[in-house]
Amino acid sequence: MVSDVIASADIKKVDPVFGQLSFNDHEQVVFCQDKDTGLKAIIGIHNTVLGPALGGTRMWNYNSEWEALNDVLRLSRGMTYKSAITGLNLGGGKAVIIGDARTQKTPELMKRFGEFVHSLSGKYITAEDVGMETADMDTVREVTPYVTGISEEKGGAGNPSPITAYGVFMGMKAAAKYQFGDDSLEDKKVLVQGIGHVGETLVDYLTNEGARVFISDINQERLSDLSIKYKAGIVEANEVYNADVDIYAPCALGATLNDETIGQLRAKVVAGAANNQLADEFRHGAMLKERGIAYAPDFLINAGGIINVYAELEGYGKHEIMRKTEKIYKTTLDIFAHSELNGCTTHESALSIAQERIDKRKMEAKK
Ligand SMILES: NC(=O)c1ccc[n+]([C@@H]2O[C@H](COP(=O)([O-])OP(=O)(O)OC[C@H]3O[C@@H](n4cnc5c(N)ncnc54)[C@H](O)[C@@H]3O)[C@@H](O)[C@H]2O)c1
Repeated sequence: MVSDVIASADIKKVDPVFGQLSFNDHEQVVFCQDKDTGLKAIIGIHNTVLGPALGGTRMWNYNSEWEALNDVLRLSRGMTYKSAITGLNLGGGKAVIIGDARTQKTPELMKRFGEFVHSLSGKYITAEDVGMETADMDTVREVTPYVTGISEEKGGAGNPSPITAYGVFMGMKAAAKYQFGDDSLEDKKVLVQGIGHVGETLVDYLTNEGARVFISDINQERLSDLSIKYKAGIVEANEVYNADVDIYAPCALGATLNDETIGQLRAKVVAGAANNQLADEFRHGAMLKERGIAYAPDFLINAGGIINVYAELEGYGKHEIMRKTEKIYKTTLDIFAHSELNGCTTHESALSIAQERIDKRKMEAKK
């Protein structure tokens, strides 16, 4: 769960306030506490050059405050690049609430959190992440307008996962086009690791396309149900990385591409929804490139969810959401071309194009 912009062991070596802010150029970090509700939250605002910092709130039982801080810094930075590469006028932010979402989350706590969000006057806009439901965002909406991911009944865009899956499907097709010369996934062997909200819809797209789908999950009941529903093969957890497949789609946890796994991979394409798939974004990106594996950057192809919530701010509908998400196909192809031209990894290409967009906007603002 927690890694990698600063390894958690190293984060303590950096000074606690401005050291943390400057490590990855964060603009602001807000610590929020309310004794009555038990709220302990950190809001990380990484960059607001392109627009307000939008990113979800994660509630997690962190082992330590350092771990929570590391997570919020890493995630908020990721949001800056995700929105920038997707062409959205949004900055990057994220929030974490320290605690167990199953036992410690109450409407009072969520409202108090919403009040802290409100105090930032729109500089940070929240949404759902791990440990949060649409209903929690509806509760936050009672005290602040600076929230997205609210229910359709309350005027929101609803569940983002199917849109995220569509974007991943588009990114995967583009990666297949680059690697195999054809974007059809018919008869391609695709392994989806994690068949949750995003993973299942992805399996559905793949099945309709005629791919040979394999699935893996720690939830055995779901695994067996979906295997029957989609006629998908099951791959045991310890066989995921050396499975004989063409495409590996990580849709569960981060950091599955690491020193141990990359050498085992037989897949020639990696394209999935999970955030922060590369345990070390530079070293492991390079390892994939050296092995000739086409990697579709996670923060680019899983942007469907943010496109969906952005619709709530901009007031556009489903048709435009799908159109914007479909563009992930072309952007992914552009990233492969850029990476080849510049001799860098696809992850570095996506980062540098996102950074260029931010720098350009900053220059324009100064004129
Ligand atoms: N939901 C979105 O719109 C969205 C947007 C962007 C990124 N993501 C990322 O995509 C991933 C999936 O999101 P989701 O909403 O489908 O989550 P989810 O919780 O609905 O599904 C995750 C699935 O992974 C399984 N899983 C957990 N640990 C596993 C392991 N070690 N091996 C195999 N399977 C395991 C779980 O049992 C579950 O079925 C997450 O990393 C999330 O951060 C999601």
